Amino acid sequence: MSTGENCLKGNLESFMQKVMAKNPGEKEFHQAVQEVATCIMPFIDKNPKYQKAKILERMVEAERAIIFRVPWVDDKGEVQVNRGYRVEMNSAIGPYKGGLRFHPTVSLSVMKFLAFEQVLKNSLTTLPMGGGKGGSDFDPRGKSDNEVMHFCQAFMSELFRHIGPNTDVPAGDIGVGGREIGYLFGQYKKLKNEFTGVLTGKGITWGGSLIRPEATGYGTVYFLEEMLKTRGETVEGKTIAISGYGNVGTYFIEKINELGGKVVTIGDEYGYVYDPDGIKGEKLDFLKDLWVIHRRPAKDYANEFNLKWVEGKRPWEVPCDIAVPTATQNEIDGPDAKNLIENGCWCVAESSNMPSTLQAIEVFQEAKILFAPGKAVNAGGVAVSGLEMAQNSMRYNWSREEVDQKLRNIMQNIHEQCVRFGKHGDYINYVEGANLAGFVKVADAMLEQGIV
Ligand SMILES: NC(=O)C1=CN([C@@H]2O[C@H](COP(=O)(O)OP(=O)(O)OC[C@H]3O[C@@H](n4cnc5c(N)ncnc54)[C@H](OP(=O)(O)O)[C@@H]3O)[C@@H](O)[C@H]2O)C=CC1
Ligand SMILES: O=C(O)CCC(=O)C(=O)O
Repeated sequence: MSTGENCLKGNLESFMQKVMAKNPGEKEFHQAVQEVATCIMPFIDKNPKYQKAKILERMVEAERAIIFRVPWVDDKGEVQVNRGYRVEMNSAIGPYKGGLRFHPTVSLSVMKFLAFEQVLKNSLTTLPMGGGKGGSDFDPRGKSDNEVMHFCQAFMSELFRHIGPNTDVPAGDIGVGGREIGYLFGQYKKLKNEFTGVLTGKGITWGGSLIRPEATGYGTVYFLEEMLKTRGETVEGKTIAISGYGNVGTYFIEKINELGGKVVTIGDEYGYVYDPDGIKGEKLDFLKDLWVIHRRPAKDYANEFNLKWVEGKRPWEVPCDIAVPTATQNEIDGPDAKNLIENGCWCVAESSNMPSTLQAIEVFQEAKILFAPGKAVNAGGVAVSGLEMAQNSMRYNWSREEVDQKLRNIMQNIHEQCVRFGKHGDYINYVEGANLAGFVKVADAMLEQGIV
């Protein structure tokens, strides 16, 4: 290692030590920052204007983080108390924008890592959106429709003070789909007495955009197509392993089927299903309802179609060409990554947020397989949210074809940015490409806006 490299390593270590000391115990947040800082610090070293203005130091500090009590009454008449969050991370290039997650694993650390990733992701879309994220430790599984509605109303009864169409525009994420956005929007409208585009992912008859439900899954496929093109390949005939089977997973499968690929697994936190013939036709129709409508476990899919259910394991042990995590953070660890490669996988496109541990990323990059991070691959969802905001401002709707074409263009453009910033000879380092391309736009806006 040269003196310069040693010095950079020292800078990164001391930067991370400060981040860890200021945000104790927030391991997901530390992980997200470390991945980004590793790519950005050599760039900052060559561009001292960012160092002088302490851009990275400011970017890892949320502009605002709101934590609130969410009391509500369940169907038995018992009082339940959950915790709500909204982390407004960065508004340099637009209003805070990012989803809401309802899941028992939600914590301040999870919210901060997601909000931090969102800043760079939203920048990559080229649309004017800052980054934020929110949610609650509320678990929608096993709750009645009535309970979900009461929870959403209680959650919005505090959140409404902090958001607005020009301030902060939440959307869905894990556990928050069209139904929850409806209840949240209804309560916001009642409290504020105004009909605005304060949330995205709305119903089509009340301000939603066509293709928003499909956008993350379809966008992932459009990005994947660009990755495969760099090796002269297409989706047709490829065997693909995925994990979650919610909003992102099901629309991903739909588009892959259209293009002649085959998805052979889905999974949840209890295990996975192996379906070697591919999830197609009536099986996909069944799957679409399984989690999104009924919040039922993946095992029910295996039982329904007499398929193999593998308890307590992840799908990354199945032979495949391509792996696409579509569930949650840290769902691929170092041994999973090695398994994938040993079984012939040569492309990993992250559709969930931060699904690979730092060790897994190292394994993929050392093996020089095609590997792209969530902030690039899954940006189609928030991109179409940005298009929903644009349509709301114009009080006008684009057709399905128009939105789909814009989504495809955005995903192709994100791929080009990754190549521009991440190409080293024949190898594209998509992690570096996405981080640098996302960073530069936000950093320049922060420089121009002064120390605020
Ligand atoms: N919706 C969107 O537009 C976007 C979503 N994403 C990311 O995509 C991923 C999936 O989101 P989405 O499809 O919207 O969410 P959904 O709630 O629709 O589906 C989530 C899926 O992941 C599974 N899951 C959740 N937690 C775990 C866990 N700990 N282990 C294994 N499986 C789990 C769920 O099953 P179960 O809970 O039964 O285990 C379910 O199948 C998330 O990482 C999200 O941040 C990224 C960009 C945009
Ligand atoms: O549509 C949005 O605003 C956010 C989607 C999201 O949560 C994400 O990109 O992770």
